[in-house]
Amino acid sequence: MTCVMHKVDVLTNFPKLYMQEETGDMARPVDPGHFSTCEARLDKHIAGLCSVDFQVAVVLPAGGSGERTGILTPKQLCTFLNRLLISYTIQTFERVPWIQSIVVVVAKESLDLMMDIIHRFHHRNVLVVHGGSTRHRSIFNGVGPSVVIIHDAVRPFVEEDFLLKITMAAKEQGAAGAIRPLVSTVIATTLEGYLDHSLERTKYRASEMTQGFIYDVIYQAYQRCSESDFKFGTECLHLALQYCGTNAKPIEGPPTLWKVTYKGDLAAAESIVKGMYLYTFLYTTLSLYCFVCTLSSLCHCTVFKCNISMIVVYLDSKTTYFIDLMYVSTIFYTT
Ligand SMILES: Nc1ccn([C@@H]2O[C@H](COP(=O)(O)OP(=O)(O)OP(=O)(O)O)[C@@H](O)[C@H]2O)c(=O)n1
Ligand SMILES: O=C(CO)[C@H](O)[C@H](O)COP(=O)(O)O
Repeated sequence: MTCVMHKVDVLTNFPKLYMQEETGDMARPVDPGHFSTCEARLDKHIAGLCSVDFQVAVVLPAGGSGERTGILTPKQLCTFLNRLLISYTIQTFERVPWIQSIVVVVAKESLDLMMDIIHRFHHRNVLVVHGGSTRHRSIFNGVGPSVVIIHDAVRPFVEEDFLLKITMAAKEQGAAGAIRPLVSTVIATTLEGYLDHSLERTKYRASEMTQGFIYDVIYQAYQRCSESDFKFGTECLHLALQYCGTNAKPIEGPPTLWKVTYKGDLAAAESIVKGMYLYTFLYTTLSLYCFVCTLSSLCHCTVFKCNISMIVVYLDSKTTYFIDLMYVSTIFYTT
């Protein structure tokens, strides 16, 4: 059974609510795969499973309205290749075997849609919680007792080895977060709107997501912080420092951590998804082509034709096989 719950449930009943209906192996819609190779993923899975011997939950704040995109649909609910952005992000975390649960925080009006997405894309171990008026309030609604990973729902391309680094550092240090070099210099202006001063760029870093926390740290930080923090704050690591004295460990992350913020980012995310799909499609086509070649040389009677979407195999004058490559590569992705 999929659970929809409210904040009080999260904080009191969190562990026992981690149950969800096991879904069958029905064909999923197109899934573009992921960045890492299969071999690399196996190693990472094993490394992760060996080192993470504690409960880990990820909170995906997805309760925003995406004003900066200038479009009506919240960005996390935009669709690429028949799948919503939030579903790509959930899928990324679903594939990490040492993460026990995924808490998706959504606006009240999107609760039904989110439940529908979970059923439609057969997501597992997902809890849906309603969000708050600000990002901090949404995150607070989602945290529960375990090591808590926080990751914006609109950053779909994070990799497992990086999540592992953040998780281990959070467990050891109390808090950890992704950083990236600044791409532009940060300046401050005077009240009149003129340059006041600029920061020395090499001394500063952009704080990104993923971030990780020991539950007590993030929970206490939110318990103690002010209304103003909830309303205007943008940095969880800052709350951990100010209210719990926890010095977070910053960890440099890859550029793929970037956040979908503006309309152009939606187009960029879409082209990355399509690129990954194309890569797997070509890989599948080539593998099948080699397979059919080998088969045809072994069984002398087989003749075949091949184009970009289909391989045609004539076994004899009466029997013809058509292999739809699009369909086969979709199956490859989803298993
Ligand atoms: N009340 C809110 C506001 C934001 N978020 C989530 O926090 C993440 C990062 O925030 P941001 O990029 O600022 O998203 P929006 O608030 O939706 O965008 P905008 O600021 O342009 O309105 C997003 O996944 C967003 O859905 C949330 O869960 N609850
Ligand atoms: O990278 C982050 C640092 O915690 C957050 O994702 C970022 O602050 C989100 O903020 P905003 O809602 O202003 O885009």
